[in-house]
Amino acid sequence: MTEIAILGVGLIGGSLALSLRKNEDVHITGFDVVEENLRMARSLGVIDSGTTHLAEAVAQADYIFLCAPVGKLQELISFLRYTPLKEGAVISDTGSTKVSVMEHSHGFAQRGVFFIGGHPMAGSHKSGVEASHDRLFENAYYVLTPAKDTPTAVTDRLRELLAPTHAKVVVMNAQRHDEVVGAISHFPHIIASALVNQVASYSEADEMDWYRSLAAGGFRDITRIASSNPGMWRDILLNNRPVMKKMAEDLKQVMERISTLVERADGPGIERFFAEARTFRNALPEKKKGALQPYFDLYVDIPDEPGVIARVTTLLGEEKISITNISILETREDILGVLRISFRSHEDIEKATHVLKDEGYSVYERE
Ligand SMILES: NC(=O)C1=CN([C@@H]2O[C@H](COP(=O)(O)OP(=O)(O)OC[C@H]3O[C@@H](n4cnc5c(N)ncnc54)[C@H](O)[C@@H]3O)[C@@H](O)[C@H]2O)C=CC1
Ligand SMILES: O=C(O)C(=O)Cc1ccc(O)cc1
Repeated sequence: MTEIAILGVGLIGGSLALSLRKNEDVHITGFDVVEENLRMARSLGVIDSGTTHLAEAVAQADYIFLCAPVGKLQELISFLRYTPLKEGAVISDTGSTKVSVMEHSHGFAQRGVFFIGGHPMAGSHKSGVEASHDRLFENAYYVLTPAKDTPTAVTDRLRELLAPTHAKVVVMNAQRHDEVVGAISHFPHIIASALVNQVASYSEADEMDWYRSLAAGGFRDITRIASSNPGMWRDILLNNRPVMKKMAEDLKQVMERISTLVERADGPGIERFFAEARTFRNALPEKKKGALQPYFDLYVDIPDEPGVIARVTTLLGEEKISITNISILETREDILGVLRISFRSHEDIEKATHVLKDEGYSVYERE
């Protein structure tokens, strides 16, 4: 039996647990600072057992995955440094930045414990275990940054364990990871939010609020990631400061260049600017289909009354709204539970929300 501890059972910890369960003979213990998250994870079948005692969660573990927010990883690593662990245990993390994690990864090898940084390069703007998915990492890159004293054979062992994620596991240096991922993932979040904030300030000053009404495809496409979790992105930026600072300075120069081209009405220069971008963008490798399609889930509080589930499904059926999946999450004391209903499209979610709210149900999309 392979014992796995997942520290931080949210979107990524939950999705990793669901993938790793596909290995033969694994037992997964979840640790989280929020007990409710562990209850939810158990009710969704994500973990086998859950505890809010960290030392207990890791004592027997062969693999320990740190899946907490980036800002909490150093604290967790420090705790593990002085906690009894199984000899031969492998510690890995899923944080979006790697240099600051690897700076704290020393001091394990002398105890026969190995540290390998990790970053599965797939996610969602949603968070929490409810949004976790066993195929989240399919076809995505999964970067490993082994500590200097971690033998290759141990990295290979972790690679094997990760096989059911169907991710493309690659080994990289932490500094290189932060530079590249800073450019293609972290900095774009700054750009998206900066643009939204700029438009929001124009919109506030506009009585008719045409900005909101006319917000079309282009604005929506480039700003999708501005809906991500602000706390998570704060942590990521704080842990990749040199790269973010350099990119912000470099972008200032690009903006200067564009501003000058526009001021001079330099048509060929402007066209060249767009053409250069198009050439690079069009040559990006095709994104392979994984499980990254958006989730169309709706949560409905269901009161403790007989026949309530049938009433909900009948209401939706009468409106010809198709359901692709339905499950009951029993998590709260004051109600029988929460119904999670999956649909094919966001349009169906909107229709269903309307119908169910009209009938007095408490309905929400968990962001
Ligand atoms: N969301 C995404 O798209 C991706 C996130 N990541 C990284 O994975 C990590 C987890 O992110 P998500 O799962 O999205 O976040 P999440 O918010 O869905 O889950 C984080 C979980 O960690 C728990 N937690 C908070 N403090 C903790 C602590 N001190 N010890 C143990 N658990 C603690 C929270 O209660 C929560 O259940 C982060 O480091 C993030 O940078 C990596 C790839 C993609
Ligand atoms: O939705 C998106 O495009 C993302 O940005 C997902 C994501 C978020 C954080 C990561 O560390 C890796 C991937």
